[in-house]
Amino acid sequence: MTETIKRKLSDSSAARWTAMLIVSFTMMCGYFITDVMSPLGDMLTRSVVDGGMGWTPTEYGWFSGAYSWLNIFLLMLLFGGIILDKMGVRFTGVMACGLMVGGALLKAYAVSPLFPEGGMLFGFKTQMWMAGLGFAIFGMGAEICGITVSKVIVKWFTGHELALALGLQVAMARLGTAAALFFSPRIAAAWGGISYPVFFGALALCIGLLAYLVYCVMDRRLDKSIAAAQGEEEEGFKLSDIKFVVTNKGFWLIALLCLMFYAGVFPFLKFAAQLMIYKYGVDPVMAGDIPAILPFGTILLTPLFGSLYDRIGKGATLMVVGAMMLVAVHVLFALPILNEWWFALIVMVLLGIAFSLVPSAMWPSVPKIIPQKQLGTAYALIFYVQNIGLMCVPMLIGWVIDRYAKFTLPDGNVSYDFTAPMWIFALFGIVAVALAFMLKAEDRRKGYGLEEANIRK
Ligand SMILES: C[C@H](N)C(=O)N[C@@H](CCCCN)C(=O)O
Repeated sequence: MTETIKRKLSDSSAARWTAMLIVSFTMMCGYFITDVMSPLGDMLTRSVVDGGMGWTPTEYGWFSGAYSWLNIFLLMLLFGGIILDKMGVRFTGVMACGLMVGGALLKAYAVSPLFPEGGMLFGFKTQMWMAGLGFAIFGMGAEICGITVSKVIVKWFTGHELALALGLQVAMARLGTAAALFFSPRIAAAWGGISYPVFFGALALCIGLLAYLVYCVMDRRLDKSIAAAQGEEEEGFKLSDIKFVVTNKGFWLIALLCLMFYAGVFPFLKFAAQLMIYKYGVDPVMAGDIPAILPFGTILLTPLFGSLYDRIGKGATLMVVGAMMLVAVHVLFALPILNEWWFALIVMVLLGIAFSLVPSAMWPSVPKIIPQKQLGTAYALIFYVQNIGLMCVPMLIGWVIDRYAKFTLPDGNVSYDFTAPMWIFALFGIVAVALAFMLKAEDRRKGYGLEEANIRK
């Protein structure tokens, strides 16, 4: 009797790359909104008479950290992970996109002339609270969408070019960040208001939502082909999955490395434009251009390192090298040397390499430590730990700037010295290096295979 070998839809390379492109496009629109305000920090914190919005650096820090408020305090990332493992990628992805669109619109409204200015609440402007609430709702959607998209890619690419696909997804996300850093100040200057780039991003996100709906059709087909090929459905989420994940030492090392490494990158991006203006003398309208180099560099390098990991392995080593480069970069930014724009550009390129090395190795390493069934929960828990840094670090840096970095020039203008904030960022990098070494040692002990290639020969 001849047995027919049924192929899954994910065995078709055209189908899996199409799926990857669609979900990555949705995520890219989300990343645009995440950093749409980063190059506008100076505009927000300038006094109203100077054409700014009069926020203090502390308020700007609180607003930047608001992305993680709901994820942390309402445990929304954990619930998101459970919903993902229980309800699947179609329901969770659409829900997450809806939250992102709603949050982005609220944030745009808060910084638009429609919002009544002048109110104060708990010592901060009501405008900051409202914009923060919008960003928090958006952040909840963005993080849930992030774990969903990761699960989608693992679902389609396991046994194929997993690290390359995850790397390309991150590369497309970086394109969203780069577009925000480059275009946001230009849109704001051309159209005469901070809210315009945010409204523009919200519109792009609506298109991202439509794209995800198209993906849902593909996902349904993939599930049918998996059921036909394997004859059984994947088991749903159980509470014991959380226990399984959190009792794994390798998981904690990755989660803490993620916390420390990303604490030195994403919160830094929120202040990078101001660093360019006040340390390197860059014109405010072009202040986002040098930080935009960072995501642009990663667009090429993340898939490149991902494909390297797929073919020759060395994942743990890539993370060690990336974390070491992060320390070097922040030390170079902190030192009182070469306050020239071209030097800032070179250091930013180095940061781009570091920011490609660690993510390209870190995310594909998670499925080597945690089985696919618990992957949604694992990614959610890692994102949860990471969000603690994404919330607290901008608040800390904003406060440090207000307290220790702000000074008045002889002409009466306010200026900032970024030395202290940059040393704080370097400290996060040092802890990340220690964690990366510990992960490498744990891999040797437990045999996770982090140094091995992903593609099965
Ligand atoms: C901010 C978000 N929680 C995050 O960590 N994003 C990562 C990409 C995660 C992709 C996982 N497959 C990033 O480097 O942007």
